[in-house]
Amino acid sequence: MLTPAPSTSDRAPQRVKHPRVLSIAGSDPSGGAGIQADIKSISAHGGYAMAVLTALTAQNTQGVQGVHIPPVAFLSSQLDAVAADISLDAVKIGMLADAQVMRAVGDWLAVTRPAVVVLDPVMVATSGDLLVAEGAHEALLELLKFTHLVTPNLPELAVLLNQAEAGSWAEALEQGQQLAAAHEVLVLVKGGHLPGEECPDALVWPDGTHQEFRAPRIATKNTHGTGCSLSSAVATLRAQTGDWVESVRLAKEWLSGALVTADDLGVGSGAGPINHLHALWANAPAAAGTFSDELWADCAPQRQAIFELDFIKELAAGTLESKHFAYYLAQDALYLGTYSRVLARASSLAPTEEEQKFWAQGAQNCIEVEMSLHRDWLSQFPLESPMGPVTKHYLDHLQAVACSGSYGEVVAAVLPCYWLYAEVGRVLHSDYLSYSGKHPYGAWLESYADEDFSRATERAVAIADTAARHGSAPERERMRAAFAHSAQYEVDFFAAPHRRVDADLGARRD
Ligand SMILES: Nc1ncnc2c1ncn2[C@@H]1O[C@H](COP(=O)(O)OP(=O)(O)O)[C@@H](O)[C@H]1O
Ligand SMILES: Cc1ncc(COP(=O)(O)OP(=O)(O)O)c(N)n1
Repeated sequence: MLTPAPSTSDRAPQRVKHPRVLSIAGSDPSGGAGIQADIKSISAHGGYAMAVLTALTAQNTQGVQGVHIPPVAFLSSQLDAVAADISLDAVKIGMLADAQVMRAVGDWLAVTRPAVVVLDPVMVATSGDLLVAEGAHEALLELLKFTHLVTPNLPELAVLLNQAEAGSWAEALEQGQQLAAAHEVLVLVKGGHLPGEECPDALVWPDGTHQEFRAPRIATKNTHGTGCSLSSAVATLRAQTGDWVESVRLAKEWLSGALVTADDLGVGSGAGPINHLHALWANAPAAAGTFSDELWADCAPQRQAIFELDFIKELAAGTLESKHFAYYLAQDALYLGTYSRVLARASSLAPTEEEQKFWAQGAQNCIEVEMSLHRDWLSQFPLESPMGPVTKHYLDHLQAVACSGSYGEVVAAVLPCYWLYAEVGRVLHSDYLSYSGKHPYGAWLESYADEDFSRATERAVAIADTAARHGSAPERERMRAAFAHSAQYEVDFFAAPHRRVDADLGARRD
């Protein structure tokens, strides 16, 4: 016996830090969609993930080769076992392969009545393979009685309404309104299947009102499992925030990050998975054995040498003479003008639109920093300083790689400027925070804690790893050499103010 429909208005928000989220879905052994994607997505959002399997697929990034549906009685046993022991903060429902499975899940929902139920009415995989028995959508519609949010893509929305697929965003919204009104359910209309530079989504309420969420379309073929991952993320976030709008906003933002970094994974030759754990990995030390790990280990002597330089020690202590600081600033401004052009070269060689944009943005930032160096800093420390030998050698090296090197080599050559500068910034900024009194270079040291720059550095490191993975062994060796030269020039660059200024004053030899 089915109980009455849940209200689609938000219940009293239940905020749970680590919600216990159950996914009822099919298995994708390649890990990109289904239960596997749900577990990653729930975990990425801080939820405790549980999984009841409705079906096993034989599937990879190229398509679905087979579907096996275990006995439905055993599905009910799995559901009962979980519910008998564990309080469920949210349930996400994915692939339900046929009407019998749908009815078993409906019977369980009728008794269990979880506080949050998100139904992704999975019907077809990205590859075009059918994941549900023909005609079973009537039974799927029955489940809307127990659903708080349903998240169809455009083909699924059309099937649920028995209409032709929407060809525009306006038609999609109109269909979302019909479904929401007919079943008194909140609908997330997803625009991923429409053409265009944007991927809009919208929450549509049964009264016809809606809230849109806009995001740029990310140029990647690796979109396998976006629907599964988004619905699990929303279920988890709803249990945490108590608010559907905020949950979709956060989930979509997270999904964009997972799509932007999807190409880094290099999984399969078809439509690969998104990068569910991108935020976690960005903050974790690079996984053992990556190319960037090796680069970082290789430049340990340079990192040590930088922190032993008078320039760095005096800058940290606030005792650096202004003539040395002025020389450094002047050389930095000269350096950035050309470094920006080398980043533009990386942009022109980039294999994906996202990387192309990343380097182009880096090139633009350099010009802006160069201008602000002149405007805000060099005006306070006037010094006539032509390009010094270290600056020239460093730039000659970068330009040579930019002229004749591969994309991977250019990325490796520009990387130390990001990475070592970010490391110096991290250490100097944390020293500065424990400095008592007024630091003469306080404003400069404060600028070191720029989160955008540290995010850009993480991205540059990840791009270098991807380029290394795709490159041949000889190319990786050339990348290593380009990186090593630049790392040494970074040391020389910080050493140059004392060597050059004092040499010019006759106090030391260069
Ligand atoms: N290339 C893309 N760039 C950005 N967002 C995307 C992209 N492709 C899909 N999305 C988003 O992924 C989610 C799932 O979308 P959609 O492809 O419509 O559904 P499904 O994965 O169920 O087929 C939506 O939030 C959609 O906007
Ligand atoms: C086992 C399994 N479940 C669901 C899907 C479809 O995944 P979804 O995220 O809806 O779709 P795409 O983003 O891959 O279109 C699947 N393939 N396997």
